[in-house]
Amino acid sequence: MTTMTAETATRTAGPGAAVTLDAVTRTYGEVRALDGVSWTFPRGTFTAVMGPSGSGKSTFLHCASGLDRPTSGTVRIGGTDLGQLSEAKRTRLRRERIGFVFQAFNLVPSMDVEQNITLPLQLGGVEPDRAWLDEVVRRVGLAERLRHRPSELSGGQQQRAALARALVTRPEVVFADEPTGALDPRTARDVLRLLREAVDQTGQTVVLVTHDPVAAAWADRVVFLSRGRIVDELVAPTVSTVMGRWESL
Ligand SMILES: Nc1ncnc2c1ncn2[C@@H]1O[C@H](COP(=O)(O)OP(=O)(O)OP(=O)(O)O)[C@@H](O)[C@H]1O
Repeated sequence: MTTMTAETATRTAGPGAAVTLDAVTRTYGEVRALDGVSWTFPRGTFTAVMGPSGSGKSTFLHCASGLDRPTSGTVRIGGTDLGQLSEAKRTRLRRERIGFVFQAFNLVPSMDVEQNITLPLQLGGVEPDRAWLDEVVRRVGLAERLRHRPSELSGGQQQRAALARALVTRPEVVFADEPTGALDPRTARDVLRLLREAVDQTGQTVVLVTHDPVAAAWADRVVFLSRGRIVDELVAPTVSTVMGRWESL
């Protein structure tokens, strides 16, 4: 029998905050890439982050996910203040509690699909839960491809493998930075559907950075960044409402 620690109890609690930013600023020299951003991503929600080029989207995602440290302000994953963690503990938290999907799939060329998908578990010294691995592989439609190398897959298949790798640890939060940017519309839709399922079927939290109103319309809400600040929010977006808001930015 496993004992539920206070931390796992918090992590599996129903409503609440998955990610909280409080007055987060990130400067690069004179440039304020993020300028005092406060935002809460509730658990089990899908949020798209949009904004013009240079508005701070990637900086936002990197600070919110612990890949980068803000110049000032606080970021919490669940109840954990990332600023209080050593580099090693932050790395471990990212590995265990966060999934990442990027436009460049970042698969390891010398490993086959299964090895790539289970890499975060290997790095953490955790045995794969075979039933969950099978479920993730089934969802992304790669059951027939587990022994293939990334170079033997199409772009869409590679992105689905990257998504499976992001989901295999059952992360609380999946951060995705333009994951469909290099995909054709149909394959992009498959990837977005999988992200949507991670929210609807598994209660995970998804934060998606995108330029694409079609991708944003899969989210529960869209937040708009401009010059490092959140300037607008759209709940229950559709392609046309996203485009309308985008044009008025
Ligand atoms: N490592 C860095 N060094 C210096 N300036 C940076 C760095 N990273 C980002 N910036 C600056 O911070 C601002 C926000 O950049 P960021 O990449 O977050 O924007 P973005 O909205 O993701 O842009 P894009 O849509 O073009 O990818 C920009 O002015 C950028 O030049």
